[in-house]
Amino acid sequence: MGLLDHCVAHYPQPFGRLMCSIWACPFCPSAVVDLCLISNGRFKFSKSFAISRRAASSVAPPLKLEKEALFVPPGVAKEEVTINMVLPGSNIVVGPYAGDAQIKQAQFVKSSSRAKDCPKDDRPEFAIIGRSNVGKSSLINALVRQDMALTSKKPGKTQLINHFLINKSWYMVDLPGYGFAHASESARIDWSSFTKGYFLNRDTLVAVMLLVDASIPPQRIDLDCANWLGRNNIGMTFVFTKCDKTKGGKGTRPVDNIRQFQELIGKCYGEPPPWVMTSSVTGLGRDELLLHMSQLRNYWDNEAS
Ligand SMILES: Nc1nc2c(ncn2[C@@H]2O[C@H](COP(=O)(O)OP(=O)(O)OP(=O)(O)O)[C@@H](O)[C@H]2O)c(=O)[nH]1
Ligand SMILES: [Mg+2]
Repeated sequence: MGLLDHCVAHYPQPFGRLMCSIWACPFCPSAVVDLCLISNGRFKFSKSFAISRRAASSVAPPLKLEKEALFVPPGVAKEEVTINMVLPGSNIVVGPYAGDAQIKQAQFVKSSSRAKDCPKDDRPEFAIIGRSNVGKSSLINALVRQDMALTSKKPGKTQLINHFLINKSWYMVDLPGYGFAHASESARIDWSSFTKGYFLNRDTLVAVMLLVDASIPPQRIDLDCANWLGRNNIGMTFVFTKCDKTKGGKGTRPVDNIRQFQELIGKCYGEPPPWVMTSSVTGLGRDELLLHMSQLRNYWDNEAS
């Protein structure tokens, strides 16, 4: 099965968010339309029906996503995965650990300049990282639905490790961006020493959300960062940002950039890492990412207890 990207459409309704994705198999004459309703971060219902592949292709070109490319979470056997279990606009399968993903409360806790100054409680946390200006702070604001993290058009806005407490039970962590071309040599070295120290010593880190700008072709520095995290056994999810930016010349459409990035990264992993398409402007991928984070968090909680 392959997912025809951009067929993932979002229709906000008073009772939740209706999403439509279109799937097509290269060898089948028909494609499957999958409608699903997400309310308060939970699946309410999902309905599938078939249309002709021609009709589906007229909507969008195929993004090759084989079943082998899916991220299958703990508690799910690959053989039992069905289309309805895959979050739209992602390769993420929803498993039994997915729970209440709604954010009811969010507050800034503290900024730290060193890993050892970070909060010392046992709450699980997710680190949001990526190149300067990729949209880390904007994504956090979109997820919590308030302007909590400072954003800027100028790269290099976030300079410290910022902890945000969510529902009084877990943290989202906004980190300085890497690869800021105009940063001084010493600032760049500082980034690697203090954020690398954070990743290697943070026992409560559930996973890293590695943000990748989908509006530009793959960048070496993102691949290097992913490889470094992989080598250090730090679980990561690729969060493609700015998927609303569809303008641009050949090779700069988000779908092309995402496909190229996956081809480059795919060779490095035995099991495919999870990825999801997002936009902080349209809210694309918001509920999906929160649901995915809930299943990672609940599994982590389960393992830790
Ligand atoms: N079109 C579009 N623009 C975005 C999106 N996310 C962020 N931006 C814009 O990108 C710029 C940078 O966003 P930030 O959230 O400050 O980026 P950051 O990664 O936190 O940057 P640093 O803190 O400097 O590392 C801002 O002008 C945002 O408005 C998105 O999904 N779509
Ligand atoms: Mg920032």
